[in-house]
Amino acid sequence: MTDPGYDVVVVGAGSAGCALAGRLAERGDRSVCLVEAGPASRLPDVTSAASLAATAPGHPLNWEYAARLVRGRMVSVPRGRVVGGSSAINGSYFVRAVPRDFADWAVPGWSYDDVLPYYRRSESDLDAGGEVHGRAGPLRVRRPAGHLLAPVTPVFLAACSALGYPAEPDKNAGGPPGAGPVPSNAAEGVRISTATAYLPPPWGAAPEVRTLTVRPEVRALRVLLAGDRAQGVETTAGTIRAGEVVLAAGAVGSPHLLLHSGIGPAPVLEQAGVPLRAELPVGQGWSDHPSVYLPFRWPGPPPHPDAVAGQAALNLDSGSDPAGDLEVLLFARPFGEGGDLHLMCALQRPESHGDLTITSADPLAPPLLDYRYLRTEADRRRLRAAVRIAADLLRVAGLDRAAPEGWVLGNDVRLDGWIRNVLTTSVHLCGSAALGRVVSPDLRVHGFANLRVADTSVLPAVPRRGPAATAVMVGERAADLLAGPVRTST
Ligand SMILES: Cc1cc2nc3c(=O)[nH]c(=O)nc-3n(C[C@H](O)[C@H](O)[C@H](O)COP(=O)(O)OP(=O)(O)OC[C@H]3O[C@@H](n4cnc5c(N)ncnc54)[C@H](O)[C@@H]3O)c2cc1C
Repeated sequence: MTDPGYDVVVVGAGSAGCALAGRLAERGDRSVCLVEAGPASRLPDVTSAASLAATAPGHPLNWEYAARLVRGRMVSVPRGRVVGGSSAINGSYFVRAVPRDFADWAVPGWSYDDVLPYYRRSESDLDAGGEVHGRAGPLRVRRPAGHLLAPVTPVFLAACSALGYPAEPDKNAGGPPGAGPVPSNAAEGVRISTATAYLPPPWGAAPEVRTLTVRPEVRALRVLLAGDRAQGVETTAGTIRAGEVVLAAGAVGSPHLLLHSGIGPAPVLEQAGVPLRAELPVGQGWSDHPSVYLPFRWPGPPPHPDAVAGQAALNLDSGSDPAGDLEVLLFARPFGEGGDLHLMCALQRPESHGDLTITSADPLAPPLLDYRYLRTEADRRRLRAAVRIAADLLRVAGLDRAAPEGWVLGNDVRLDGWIRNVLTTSVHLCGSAALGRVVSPDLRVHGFANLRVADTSVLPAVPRRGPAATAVMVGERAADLLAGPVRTST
């Protein structure tokens, strides 16, 4: 295919990339090419809000990265590899970062008040109104109710209340943490990915636009650079030239592309054999939520087949973070037929940081992810606290915990050992090409006039809540940063 050249090429049709490309293209004044390594898919694994099938290792719609969580514990980490990205395969938990996250990051132009209009612009909240919610955005947001409320959910929320945790009926209101239903980007059992919400047919359900070209199954290999300017991207389907390049390949894909373009730490690039273009801490110092699943038996009826799994959450302060540094998330559906239900216990504001590196100059070789989880006693202490609180909730609810046994739960050393053996990640990696460290507040990579990153890589740290809603906000905000603000009617 001859490359016609575009005003903007966006790499990665994920949570942020679809929002950015869709919003830019709807203005009609510039040509936009959206490049995605994965295919378009309407499999039930993608469209059914209840399905987490595409998160399984080996599923063709996810990238499977080998990752080390702690010394001796390797896991496979999924990420969406499909038009819609991780928003097309994830748990549909759609909760905003809290005001304190933005205050901690202290990036000019990225305060909670600055970004609130973009959260609002992204959504149509079908339950909640008022100043903080959007009513006319492309992503429909709902909380479990009626037949989509799993029978176990009120039991969980009653246990939270019995233990004295405050209710948090609207987790997107920016208030203090507590127990409440989880807003999700799912309506009547259908997962609303960002492809569905922001892209026109045949990719999604947004209005037709002429200025957008979507190229699925085209993988970017590196950014084409000349001095301090990006000229386009090299891909598996040839060179795509553009006046502006935006990487929205996610918090693994974008730093991977930057490293293969020669932008990163000098020792990493030298060791991989990639010529250095600019020394920046790409892939360094990111964070993610370490988590473990506490299994329990549910003797009651199963949820409706359309109900989302992640129905309700308790967000709470471990003792040093009033904005809530722990989360206990109810999974109201077993991972396999007839299996246990789970409480996911997660540390939402970890001190430990990870590294993403490359060891070869081959851009098709996967990066290495070293999470370095639970390096500090404060992190270990808080994750133990989350597990014990979850166990208490089960006790109060009269539900049988399947693991760990009491003699493990009651002893710090044994509980640390149990946690280490079952440790997993929430797959919320953020901060691998962070605002301040790698990109400026307008998302430009330091030293490059027309190369930007717009996805969860840029968040300075993983927010205290899951990042899916924040990824979409970044895409919305990036569109205004590239093209200037538009008047909205949310
Ligand atoms: C299994 C799973 C479950 C999750 N559940 C939740 C949840 O319920 N709630 C929540 O808040 N968060 C959840 N998350 C995290 C959240 O979904 C992600 O953090 C967020 O969607 C990331 O958005 P993004 O735009 O940064 O990247 P993505 O949405 O991952 O998009 C990146 C896109 O770039 C493409 N890409 C990558 N490299 C290239 C390349 N070289 N060339 C072309 N295309 C490329 C990818 O295929 C992908 O489509 C989950 C994540 C996963 C993987």
